[in-house]
Amino acid sequence: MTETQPDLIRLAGIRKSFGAVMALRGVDLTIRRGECIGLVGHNGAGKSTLMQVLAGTLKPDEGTITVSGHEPVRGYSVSEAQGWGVRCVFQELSLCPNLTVAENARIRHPSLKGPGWRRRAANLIISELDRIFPGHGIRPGDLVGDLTLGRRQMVEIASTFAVSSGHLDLIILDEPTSSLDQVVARQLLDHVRRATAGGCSVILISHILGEILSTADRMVVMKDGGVVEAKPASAYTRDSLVAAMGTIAHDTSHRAGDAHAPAPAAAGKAERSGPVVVEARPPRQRGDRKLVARKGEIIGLGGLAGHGQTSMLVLVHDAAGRSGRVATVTGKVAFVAGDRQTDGVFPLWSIGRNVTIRSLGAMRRFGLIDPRKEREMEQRWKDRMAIRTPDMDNGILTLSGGNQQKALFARALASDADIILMDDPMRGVDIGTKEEVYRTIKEEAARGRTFLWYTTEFEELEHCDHVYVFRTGTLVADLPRSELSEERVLQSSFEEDAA
Ligand SMILES: Nc1ncnc2c1ncn2[C@@H]1O[C@H](COP(=O)(O)OP(=O)(O)OP(=O)(O)O)[C@@H](O)[C@H]1O
Repeated sequence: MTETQPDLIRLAGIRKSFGAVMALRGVDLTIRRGECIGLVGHNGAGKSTLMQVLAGTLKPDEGTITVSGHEPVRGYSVSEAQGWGVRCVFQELSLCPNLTVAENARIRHPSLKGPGWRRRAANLIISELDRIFPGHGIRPGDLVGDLTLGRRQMVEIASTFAVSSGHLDLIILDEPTSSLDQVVARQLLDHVRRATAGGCSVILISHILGEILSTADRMVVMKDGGVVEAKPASAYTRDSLVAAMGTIAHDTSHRAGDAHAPAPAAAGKAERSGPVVVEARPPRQRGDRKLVARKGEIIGLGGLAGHGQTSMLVLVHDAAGRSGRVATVTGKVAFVAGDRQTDGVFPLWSIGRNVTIRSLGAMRRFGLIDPRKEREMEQRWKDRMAIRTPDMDNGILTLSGGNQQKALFARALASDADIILMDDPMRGVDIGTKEEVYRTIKEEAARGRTFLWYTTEFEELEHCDHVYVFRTGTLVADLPRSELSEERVLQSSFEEDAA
């Protein structure tokens, strides 16, 4: 950081409302050159909205944006922002699935035109991928729609960091590690440090507080549409950061049972007992190892991202209620998608209907859906999951990313499913709500529901009774909770047959 240079960007008095919701209520934020800002706050605090203003994709109702000490910029737009060297990777990926990796790079970098653009686009994206994610295994001719969510995110990130013309002064990363496994996430965070050392500024948004504290120079804490604290990262511990974020209002009046009571979880249970409800063997598995889940168990699916965990969940989903050669599943299943854009939300429907859709059968009266029951269910799950909206009749896309994810969770838990399949579903959910959801999962397991939970966060595996580690589409380790450690999972992820 050079003291004599003016601040890179200064936002002052930024306000933005969406109808009755005041998303930003007069935000001031200064971004210095070469610093990494960690931006944190609960779901719906206003982080993404503020970043959209900074990226020029959203026009504030009030406030000024000043770049490099010049006069406040009039009509700050996407092209203005890009001209000032501001780029961002948003939560919702923007790549075209029906185009290749190189073709997508070309769209992001319009200066790559004329003869030979395909080769130059391929070189640009692959060399950037090599720089940030060594060993990534992505080829320029790969169709983006065929890539795992994690790899798509890697392409998006590399494409944003790549410079084909102009200059790069600020990168905004809105939950960039959410679908990356630990190893790849580490590569990205290391790259962020290299970029800031080279003078580029970075704003990093993450709900994974450990990674943000270890990477950022300065933390900016948002709550209810305003910045409530901004201090050097070294001034915080994880706990003091959680305290600074404050609590979100949870209306407990509709809650079934006391979610704050210690969960009667099966954690620490050594012996596995109870009827088997899922038995499944990955198609490529050699030997006789198979995934077994019993009634009331929370089963973790670990390992590096994209190593067959989602396929296993799909296999179990498709085998529901049947017994077959590869899987036997006893009971009804519900799926909580991690890729909410393609598998999760019904974008044209209200928040309420997105929650109740799987339970409409139970709300039928004389062949019609009883609106009173539907309202009741919507309200109960709005409160239980702390879905932040003034009205469940609003469209699902009016919710912040984390709140959309909570709605998907509510849909599965509200249903009559005996077995809940979770495809890395906590991505983008804030720490307060995560704790709430973990408690709900444990309560529901104690009532006899079974959970199959794929997660890329090791900390989440610690909530499981038993963990299966996946590698190249097969089960390579089978760990009871008492034998679970991060080292063990990582070791198994890299070795052919570790347990
Ligand atoms: N297009 C929109 N229409 C209506 N309300 C919106 C819209 N976009 C955002 N909001 C509301 O603005 C508030 C701030 O949302 P924002 O997405 O900025 O939160 P966030 O801090 O990024 O949350 P998350 O951690 O869940 O991503 C929320 O109450 C959200 O519901």
